[in-house]
Parts: sequence; structure tokens; C-alpha cells
Amino acid sequence: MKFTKMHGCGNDYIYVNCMEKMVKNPEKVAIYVSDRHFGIGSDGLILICPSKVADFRMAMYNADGSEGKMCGNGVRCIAKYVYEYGLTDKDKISIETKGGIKYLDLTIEDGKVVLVKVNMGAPILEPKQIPVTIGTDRCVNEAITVDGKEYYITCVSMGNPHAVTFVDDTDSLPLEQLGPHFEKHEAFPDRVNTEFVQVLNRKEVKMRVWERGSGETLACGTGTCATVVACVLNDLTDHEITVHLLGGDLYLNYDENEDTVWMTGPAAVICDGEIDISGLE
Ligand SMILES: N[C@@H](CCC[C@H](N)C(=O)O)C(=O)O
Repeated sequence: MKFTKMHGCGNDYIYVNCMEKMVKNPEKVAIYVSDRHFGIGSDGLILICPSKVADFRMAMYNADGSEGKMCGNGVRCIAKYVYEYGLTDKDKISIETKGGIKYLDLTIEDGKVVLVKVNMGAPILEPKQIPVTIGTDRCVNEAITVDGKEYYITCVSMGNPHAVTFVDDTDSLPLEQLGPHFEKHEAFPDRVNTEFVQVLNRKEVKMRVWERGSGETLACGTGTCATVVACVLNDLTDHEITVHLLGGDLYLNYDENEDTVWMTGPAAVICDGEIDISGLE
């Protein structure tokens, strides 16, 4: 299987061009290629597929083989891939995902995609749709006990479920220990991605993330969208913020009038390669 390893702010995936031929058993392939010791090493697998309703379709799998409905860093990387590998010459493209069609604007310099701005669509706040069992109309600043300690969460779906909790200091968090307790908490019937957010000022926050199905990652695009929405709902920041992640910065704008979140950030190619997956197909 030919692949390209790419990352968006350190959130790395193995990308496969499936425009001609689909990968069989993508769940098993995701587990295999993601392994950082016995595979290639990544946060998961992303397939670039043909679409009947958009320019391209994304299928994404976490490192544990579970399917995710959306991936913010993933759609930016797909934009870079399809332009730089000659699948399109357009600087505005659409990508179908299980979380809806996303519209992307590519900034191109010397034939390279240096920045991608994505219309990530409307945040979903209704608890049943997220899904989370806490809250009636919304789950904003609601108490939850996780591993014996009380936290306050604001829940947002950006096609996939997120719980945002505000903390004093992201650096000192024992995420390896805490993350799984949030992910598998009974309040989240489909598990959850959790963002731990330290507000620096009205325009900047620091964020660490524990991703459903992949563990701690260096960045999560949909997680930053959930974060800006949670910040606004709790009146902690302006609508336009910079999110500092372990792997870099993303720029977010929650346009409440249009009910949409804009995410802008980079995408990078790490390498191209080929791997034998014949035992998995
Ligand atoms: N890293 C992603 C989100 C990937 C999917 C997530 N782990 C899920 O299962 O919902 C992003 O950049 O948004």
C-alpha cells in the first residue's frame, strides 16, 4: 500500500489515495500502521476517496481502529495532498465527511499549500445529539466527577463529540492517567474527545487534548473548534482566538451570527512510502 505521512500541528496520520482503489479492512490497517513501534507510527489512518456530492471524501480511523466522523487537522492535510499531488488545481475545495461537507480555502505560495482555512460548520450543542447525558438544552459548565475529582465541562459536537474543561495549568496535567477516565465515562455513550484548556487572555488559550481512540495527540482541529465555542459560551474569550497546542498554533473564529466556526492552520508532508499490508486484507 502506497502512503503519505502528513501532520497538522503534530497530529499525524497515514494518508492513502483511494481515488482508484479502496483499502480493505481499514480498521485493521489503521491499528497496524498507527503502531509507533511495529508499524509506521501515527494517530490514525485517513483515506482520500471519490465523492458524489463534493470534490473529495474523507474516511478517518483512529489509532485503535474506530472510525471518527470528522478530523479538522485531517481535512487541512487532504487539501494539501490533493493540490500538491495533482488531484486538483483548485484553490477552493469541498470535502465530504461523516460530519457533513466542509469547504476549504487554500493559500498557495510557489506551488505549495502553506495555510488552509476551513468552514467547519455549526457547533451542535444539544446534549442528545453530542451525545452526553448531562444537561437539558445544553451542557455548559456542568459538574462531572471523573476519577474521584470534580470538573466542569462544556460539551460541543463538531461532527464528533467533545468535552471542554477549563484548568489552571495544562502543563502539569497527568493526561495519561486522566484522559481514559473522561473518554470512557458513562456520561458519554459514544466515548468523548476531551480538551483541557487554560485561558491566557481574551484572545489566546493553551490546550491539551485526549482523543477518543488515539490518546493524547499534539493537536485536534475539531477540538479547537469546540474550545472556541466553549470559551464564548462561558464568556472567557472573544470570538476570535489563537489556540496554542503542543504541536503548534491554530486560529479560530466562532461566527455566532452565521452559526459557524472557522479554523485556519498549516498542513505538512512528512514522507511518502510503501508498506506491505497483504496479511490484513
Ligand atoms: N484529530 C482530529 C479528530 C480525530 C477523531 C477523534 N479522535 C474522534 O474519534 O472523534 C481532529 O483534528 O479533529
